[in-house]
Formats: sequence, structure tokens, C-alpha cells
Amino acid sequence: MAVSRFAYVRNFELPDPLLPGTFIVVRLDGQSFHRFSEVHAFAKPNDERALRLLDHAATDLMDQFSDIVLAFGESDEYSFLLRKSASLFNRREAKILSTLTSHFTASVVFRWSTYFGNTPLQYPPTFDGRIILYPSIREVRDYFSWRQADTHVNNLYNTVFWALVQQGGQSTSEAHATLKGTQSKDKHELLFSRFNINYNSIDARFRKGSVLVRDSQPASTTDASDAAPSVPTDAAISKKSKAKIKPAVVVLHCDIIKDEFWDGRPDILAG
Ligand SMILES: Nc1nc2c(ncn2[C@@H]2O[C@H](COP(=O)(O)OP(=O)(O)OP(=O)(O)O)[C@@H](O)[C@H]2O)c(=O)[nH]1
Ligand SMILES: [Mg+2]
Repeated sequence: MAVSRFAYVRNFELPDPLLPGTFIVVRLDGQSFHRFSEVHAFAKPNDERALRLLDHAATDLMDQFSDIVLAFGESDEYSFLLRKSASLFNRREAKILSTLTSHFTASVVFRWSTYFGNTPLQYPPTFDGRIILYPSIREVRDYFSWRQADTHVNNLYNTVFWALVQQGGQSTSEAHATLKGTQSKDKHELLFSRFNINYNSIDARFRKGSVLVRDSQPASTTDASDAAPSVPTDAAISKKSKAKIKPAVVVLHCDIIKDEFWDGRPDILAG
């Protein structure tokens, strides 16, 4: 068929390949989740249903795209690491970013009722996405350490903040004032002395975020024992994932900052 006189417009579509031989990190972040969490009455400071829902959506992504070798989630965000040699969509940036973002978002909506039961979804949640390329293992490891350090700092602050408000009877502005200028050790001390809470005994999911890898770890390293009864456990998600693709995706709540994590999984950064 002859090329139509309109076809030249195609030439305006420029190629957008990602640099070869670089690690690809895709970070998705809930848009205006401050509002979304209020409207859907998320528990404060952490809503386990919401966190498990995002873990499940991230597992869906890893099941679908084998180039994703690691994911880390906290709060309303998820980061995905694609291997250095990833050939997904010929490394076309817009294709990768738009497909991963919409797949993740669709999974969150698709699985909403599994985690939120009769609580209706009031409006469509949306996620923004970005791609960052890292040239070496050092930056990749520091990237994930950065996100997990963020989890720690935010969760410690939020845990003390909501203890002051919910158990201590302070207003939110009083709680902000109480915490102003405090160091990490002050917050630990305040939690323990006023509320008898040992921060280190709080659910590792909240303190460390979720780390998704493609291998089977001993059951003790997963965090399925204390799941809400009506909600699929990490182990159940992993089992389902195993049925579809091997090796299974598992949800861990471990220290990604430590050498042991990376030393024990050389395949993640192998290329
Ligand atoms: N109550 C509650 N709120 C949560 C939870 N997880 C995330 N959020 C909310 O989501 C926000 C996520 O932070 P941001 O991504 O910086 O804020 P945002 O409102 O999503 O804004 P943008 O990302 O810039 O669109 C938090 O500040 C909380 O308000 C949760 O488990 N419980
Ligand atoms: Mg957000």
C-alpha cells in the first residue's frame, strides 16, 4: 500500500532508548496519597492493608516482567530494579515507564477489594513514575539504602507523632512542637518512657519497608505470621506467584542497607 501523504508525521516520534549497560530503576509514587489515605480512612501511621495491597501489585509486576530483579516499597511508593542487560521493550523509555506505571496502578485497583473488603474505592488512585539510570553497583546499592533510610526516618517520626496524638492526647501542632529538634535517640526514648513502646519491636514491615526478590527464603525471614486474617499473607502471594513463574517472588522485611543482603544474592547485580 502506498504511503499516505500523512505518514510523514511519524517522523516526529523520536526514539528514546535508555543507555545500554546501565541499571534501570523505576520509581512509582502515589499521587496525592495524603488525600487518598484520608478519604479511605487509612490507619495512622501505617495501614497494613494498603501496604500489602502495594506489595501485591509489585509482585504482579515482577511476575509479568522478568527483567525486574528487585523491588522495594514503603508508604505510597515502589522502586523496581531492572537488570543491566534488560531488553524489555528494547529499552524504550516511554514504553517501559508508561507500561509499568499503568500495570501497577491497574493491579492496585484490581486487587483493592481483596485488601479493603467492603470499603469502596472512592476514586481512581494514580501513580507518577520516573526512571533513573545508574552506571554501577555502588549507586544501585546506595539508591536502595537511601529509600530504606527514608522509611526508617519517616516511620520513627510518624510512630512517635501519632503516639503523642492518639495516646498522649496532644493536638497535631503540639505533637509537631514536641518533636521539633529531637534526634533519633530522643524519639526512641520518648516512645519508651511515655508509651512503653520499644521501637525495635514494631512490625518490621513498618520499620524496614518491603523487599521483593526472586528466590525462596526460609519462612522465618518473611513476615506472614501476623497478617490480618482476611487478607492474603506474603506467603500466600508468594505461593500464587510460584505457580505462575519460577522462581517465586517473595516479600521480605529485611535490611537492604547491609552487605549480607547483597552478598547473599549476587544474581541481582550480576548483569
Ligand atoms: N494514614 C496513612 N497514610 C499513608 C500511609 N502510606 C502513605 N500515606 C500517606 O501518603 C503520603 C505519601 O507521601 P508523599 O508521596 O510525599 O505525599 P503525596 O500526598 O502522595 O504527594 P505527591 O506524591 O507529591 O503527589 C504520606 O504523607 C501519608 O499522608 C499509611 O499507611 N497510612
Ligand atoms: Mg505520593
